[in-house]
Amino acid sequence: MSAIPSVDLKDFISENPERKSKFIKEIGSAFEDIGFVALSGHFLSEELVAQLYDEIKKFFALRQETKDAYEIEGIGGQRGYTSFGKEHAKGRKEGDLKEFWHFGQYVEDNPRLEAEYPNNVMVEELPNFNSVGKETYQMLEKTAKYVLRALALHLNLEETYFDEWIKNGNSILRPIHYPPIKEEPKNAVRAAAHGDINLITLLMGAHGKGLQVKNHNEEWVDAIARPDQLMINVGDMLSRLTNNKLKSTIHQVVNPPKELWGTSRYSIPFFMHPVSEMPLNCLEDCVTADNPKNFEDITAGAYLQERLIELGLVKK
Ligand SMILES: O=C(O)CCC(=O)C(=O)O
Ligand SMILES: [Fe+2]
Repeated sequence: MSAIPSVDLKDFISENPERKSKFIKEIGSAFEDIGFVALSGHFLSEELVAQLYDEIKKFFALRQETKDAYEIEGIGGQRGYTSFGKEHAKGRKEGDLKEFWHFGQYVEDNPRLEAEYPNNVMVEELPNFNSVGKETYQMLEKTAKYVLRALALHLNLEETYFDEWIKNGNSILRPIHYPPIKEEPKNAVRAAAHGDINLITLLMGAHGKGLQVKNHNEEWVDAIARPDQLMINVGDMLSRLTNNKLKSTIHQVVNPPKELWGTSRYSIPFFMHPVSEMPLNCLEDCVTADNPKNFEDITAGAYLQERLIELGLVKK
């Protein structure tokens, strides 16, 4: 049996109260325990996933000079291309063995947020790259909205508690390429152990093994989803908001065995962020005598800024 529980979003979306509460219970206990679930019944089609993988493989195969032209100074890698080795996990010197792309929010009806967020970067060499990225972004955002509704109910909040904070939120879709490994990496890994910054992360099936999750016994367990499932995990923002009731679990991407060094790995996480004004102050219900308040009050925007500095993406 897999260490990661499976849930079906169709249960939640069904108008059947038993199925709905079954889903809430299953995802709630998974997030209080291992912090990860494999989710089927979401809004992302296998065709769209295949198209996006196709586009990003073509993008990362472009000449380095071409890709470098899409690395924009001064925006902390929040849109467009980030080159190999630039990001490192919190507390590490060695850069991760990866390059990646960021698609950001497509703001609607909100000039203030349009001005706050950097523009998406258009790849000119690949005519379908941007539209496929946008569609995937929006399908994952829709999926995440329902997952957060279930979590709101699990936390005894209004079902739509998160809706106002995630509308036009600062989410990021991040296609990642882990290139073939050419020489013995000195201490560096594809993605060093870390917790995600955001509310929840939705990860579509990777092309290549390697993702591992740390369980309660400090053992690394493989996290592999079926092709029709998204792996979903709690990020640090949600764990802060819930005073650690929901667990942001440490995970990593290990280097492959030597016989597979010649192969690339690709993965595409979607990091669901709220708007920067959302307070991440611990919810009252989550602060108890047994679990006193663990975190200072902070907004999502201020917290994100702190974390981007720790990752080496933003200079102090
Ligand atoms: O590549 C993966 O499978 C996961 C990457 C990841 O954990 C991250 O980018 O935060
Ligand atoms: Fe992660």
